[in-house]
Amino acid sequence: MNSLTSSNLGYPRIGEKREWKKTLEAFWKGKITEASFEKVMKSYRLQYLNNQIERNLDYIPVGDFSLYDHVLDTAVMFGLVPDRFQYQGGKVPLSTYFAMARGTDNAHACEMTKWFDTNYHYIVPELKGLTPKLVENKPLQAFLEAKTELNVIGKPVILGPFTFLKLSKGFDQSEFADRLNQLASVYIQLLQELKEAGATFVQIDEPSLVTDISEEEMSLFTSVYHFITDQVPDLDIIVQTYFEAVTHYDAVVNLPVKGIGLDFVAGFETNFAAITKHGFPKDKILAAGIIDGRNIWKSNLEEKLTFIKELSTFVDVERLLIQPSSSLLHVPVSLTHETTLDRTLKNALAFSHEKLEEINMLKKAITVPSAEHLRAIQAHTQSFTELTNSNWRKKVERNPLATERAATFNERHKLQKKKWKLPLLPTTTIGSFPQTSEIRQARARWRRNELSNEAYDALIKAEIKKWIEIQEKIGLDVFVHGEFERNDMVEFFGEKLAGFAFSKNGWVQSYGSRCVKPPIIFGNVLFVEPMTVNETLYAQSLTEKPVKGMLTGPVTILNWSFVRDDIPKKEVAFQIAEALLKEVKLLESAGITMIQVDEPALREGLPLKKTQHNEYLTWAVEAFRMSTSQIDHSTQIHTHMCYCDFNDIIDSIRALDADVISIETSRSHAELISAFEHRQYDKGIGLGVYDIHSPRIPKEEEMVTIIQRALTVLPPSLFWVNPDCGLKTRTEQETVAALSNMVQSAKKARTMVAITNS
Ligand SMILES: Nc1nc2c(c(=O)[nH]1)N[C@@H](CNc1ccc(C(=O)N[C@@H](CCC(=O)N[C@@H](CCC(=O)N[C@@H](CCC(=O)O)C(=O)O)C(=O)O)C(=O)O)cc1)CN2
Ligand code: MET
Ligand SMILES: [Zn+2]
Repeated sequence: MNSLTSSNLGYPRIGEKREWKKTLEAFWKGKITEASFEKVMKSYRLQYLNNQIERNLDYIPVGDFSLYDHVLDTAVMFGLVPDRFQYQGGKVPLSTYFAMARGTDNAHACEMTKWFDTNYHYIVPELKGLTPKLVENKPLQAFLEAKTELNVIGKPVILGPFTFLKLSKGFDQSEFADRLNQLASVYIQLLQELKEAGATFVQIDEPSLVTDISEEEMSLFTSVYHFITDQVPDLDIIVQTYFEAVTHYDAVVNLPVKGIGLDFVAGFETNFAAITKHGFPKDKILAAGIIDGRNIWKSNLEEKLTFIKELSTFVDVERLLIQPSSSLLHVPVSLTHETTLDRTLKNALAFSHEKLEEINMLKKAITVPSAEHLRAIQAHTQSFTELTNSNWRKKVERNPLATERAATFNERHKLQKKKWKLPLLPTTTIGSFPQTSEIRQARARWRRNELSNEAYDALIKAEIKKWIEIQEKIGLDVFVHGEFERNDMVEFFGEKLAGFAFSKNGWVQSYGSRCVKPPIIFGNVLFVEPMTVNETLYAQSLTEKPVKGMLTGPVTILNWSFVRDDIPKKEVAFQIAEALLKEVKLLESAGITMIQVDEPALREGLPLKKTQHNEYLTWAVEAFRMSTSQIDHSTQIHTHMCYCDFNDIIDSIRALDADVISIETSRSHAELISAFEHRQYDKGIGLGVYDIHSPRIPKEEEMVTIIQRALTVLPPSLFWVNPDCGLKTRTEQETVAALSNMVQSAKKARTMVAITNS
């Protein structure tokens, strides 16, 4: 066999040491000028290309780099800027670009939501009243830059028109076809310009093809691609899918384009069954995603080699591209800086660079099947199986746990009402208060043993005390301790539990400049020691107001970790749930009887295909209930979710049987209200009344309006007033100002409710 081609779909933006993040934040703070910002960002872009060139890839993506988010990039290059940003036409200024992402005093930010089933968030394009026009050809600029500076013919990566429109809002579904055609014309211009500049091969991402799209939508898709390719012949387009198997295999592989990209990791079974059954068109390229772009385990390259050989019975190797299953945006950059991981574990890991090296190894083993290359493949596989065979993964027995509370919600509600005597529309926050750079730096010093346990604890306590006082002053009804001791709501719990490991530098972009370092679940999860009791009790000792205990739920810990893949996810979730129940009981017996168990990632883990929803939701709800059922009737369980598309999972939210749920709504308020219009929610509920992702201070009247609108569909007796999410990313000044306004708005709303009720 010969001439197998290797490719990549997208490279992480944040940089090996999060330099991209740091540069962005420095620019926002006004510490560097726009010119030097652009210059530094360009140097990163080129460095990232070089990192891929070094790893011998045949097709290197260009245009995947972004200054914030690639969906926002797409909207902006088409001039799709909502009116409130007062865009004047032409190339969208950088200030407007960031205003859309982050909001300004005068204009609220665009909505942000989850990118498919990942923890990456994109900016939702708002198309109301707007027509697309190519105001800046970003992929072309990226292509020319790579060509001029590095002499590389890159593979431009473009978010496709269908997926772009699917992810957008601000239009009626009846306009979908017309809007798609409008967009197609702009894509044609974009592609033509690329072709004229010498691009030969273009990747158009259409991940929406793996969601449950109808036959009708699929034929619309096909006709749009006919339209585009008729206008831009001689340009080799790959329609790229990822995150699952395509829904209409036959139609997809017969699209009038040069190649089709399929995910043979997440969508392995279905995609492979389809290719086996229907074959693959003889004249097309198959871009096969065979290295997992979503998890951090090494690949079993012996199996991958066998798989490539199997694929080659359907597609000539000359027309086969091997690549990661998705963009590498979702995994950390490189293992180079991991100097403290256990050797067996480290040997079982592959981050982006190592994944690209795996692709290179496979390519060599296929094109030059020498003994040396095959030995390398064998050694690679062996170092991986050392972990899978290790004692860490011995089976443990779980205890059977109750999944039902002994009293109904109504019974509990009465008891809890009596216990706390909260005012109508009680005010609270979601858990975290500002994580200042001072705290983060102290934590970093403490970790390097430059700061003693005592000094670090004292600092955390001082911060808790300060914020208890602030909460008193603002007049909130239910307090939190502020989560200052936590680096991240998932990593923190991982560090306290058994079965987790931590990279030093395994960062992944979550939104904008914000990154997470997902812990690695390599073995069985077990409770080791109390995790939150000390800080919570300390906070409670300082106030008469109730302090909510604050835990991260089992499904969220699972979904925001890199999870072991030798047992079903459900088993891991149940192990975490059992450990969390121990913590819940410890808090309860210590007298903390309002306990929030956050599940912001419950919705994110929802499978992309409806047929798999039920199975997931059943075990996800069960895991949450395992950790929150074996408790007293009067213990009040809160939960919290953000960026929720609630319509499709509202029954499961109800089934969690939490006494109070707080959810994000402020960037998508109207949609959420309408969700509740049709489906009564009959447990405690707090709808976020302001957007915490934006530095903008919400006005009292705005929040009063939001509360009033919410009260048209939800009963005042069950309604809570809170921000959208935790406040760790905000400054003290922003937080105090916003919460003060929020408390005032709740007071005003209370009097209005009293008037209407009298
Ligand atoms: N896992 C997870 N996913 C989530 C969320 C979340 O909270 N966690 N929230 C939603 C939104 N996503 C978010 C993701 C990240 C952050 C966030 O604040 N990230 C921080 C990093 C948090 C962290 O782990 N910090 C560590 C390490 C911080 C660090 O870099 N320390 C420096 C010094 C820091 C400084 O000078 O400021 C050092 O070690 O040198 C710590 O506090 O210990 C950031 O990017 O800035 C917020 C929201 C959805 N998904
Ligand atoms: C992403 S949900 C965050 C919940 C957490 N309790 C916090 O306030 O930060
Ligand atoms: Zn949240």
